[in-house]
Amino acid sequence: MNMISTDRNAAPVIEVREVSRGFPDGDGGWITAVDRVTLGFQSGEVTALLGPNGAGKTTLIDMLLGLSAPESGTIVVAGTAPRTAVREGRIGALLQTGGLLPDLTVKETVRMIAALYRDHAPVEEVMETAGLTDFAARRVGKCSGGQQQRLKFALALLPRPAIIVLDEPTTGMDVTARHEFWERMRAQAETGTTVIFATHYLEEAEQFARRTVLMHRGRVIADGPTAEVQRKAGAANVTVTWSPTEDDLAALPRIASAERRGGQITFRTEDADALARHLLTATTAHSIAVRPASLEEAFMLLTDGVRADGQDGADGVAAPVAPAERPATTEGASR
Ligand SMILES: Nc1ncnc2c1ncn2[C@@H]1O[C@H](COP(=O)(O)OP(=O)(O)OP(=O)(O)O)[C@@H](O)[C@H]1O
Repeated sequence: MNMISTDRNAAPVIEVREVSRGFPDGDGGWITAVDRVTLGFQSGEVTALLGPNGAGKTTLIDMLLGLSAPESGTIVVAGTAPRTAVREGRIGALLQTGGLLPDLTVKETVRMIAALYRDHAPVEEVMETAGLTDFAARRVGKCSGGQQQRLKFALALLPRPAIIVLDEPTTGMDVTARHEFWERMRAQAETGTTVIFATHYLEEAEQFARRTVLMHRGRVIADGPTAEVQRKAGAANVTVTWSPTEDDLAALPRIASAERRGGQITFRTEDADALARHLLTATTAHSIAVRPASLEEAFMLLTDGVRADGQDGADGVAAPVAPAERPATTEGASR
């Protein structure tokens, strides 16, 4: 993937410092939706905000856009308050909710919103970039969910924002539309636009974002290069052709689980190198294949590392859980 490189030493284009925000739970209690989150986003960086339902992604995004204010902590966007940055067109958004007028055509909608900006990108250009040209004359109410998302994307591009924030942008799109959407977004990122997107789709983070911020119960539990978030979960799958005895298995280093299928056996391990070395030098195992854990597997391991009280005890970065502590199943990792 050919992404713009970012300078980690430059001042972040968005700075989130110790931000918290809660809501009444309707039962006399209080839900802390975002809990002391500190994050910086560099110019030109593409970041996935990944987390299950209720993790706090939308609440955080709403605050980045000045739609709601932190209860405590500060947010600076492009050197100014979020609301000012939005007003000045420095940050554009594609939100989960937000009304489009069903009786206007696609092109009328883009023209109407363009008229609200003193300076905006040419209407034809954003329609082309967002892929609206084929259905420009269609009424918004007759557009599919994916087409409406593309329209919202076009509207977000109008002020030529340096930062684009997308809250689950591919909801309602089929696989083809999703793929096409990300191709367009990737092209946009390659022009140097900072992109922050919330997603439940682990493969979207894996394929598109160089950086992944993993949220769970309002907190950031992992943050780093997407590949590193996977590595933090410390898991890889090692498959070999082998018929081990019980003694062979007992001698293996650092195995989390083993699954036999035909003449092959697949191990889940936190140290693929050590296991591979042992298998190839000290056993008769052969035809080895090592596959890193998918982000989904990493996600499950990392979110399981947070205790029920939300504390992970490691400065916001959950340590991988020891194999014996891992529950057999998890929920809420994906839809
Ligand atoms: N306006 C609100 N009033 C009351 N509770 C709210 C409100 N907005 C969010 N919450 C609660 O805050 C928590 C975080 O919600 P949020 O929508 O930010 O999570 P999310 O990660 O975006 O989830 P999803 O992926 O389902 O959109 C949830 O428990 C949610 O019920």
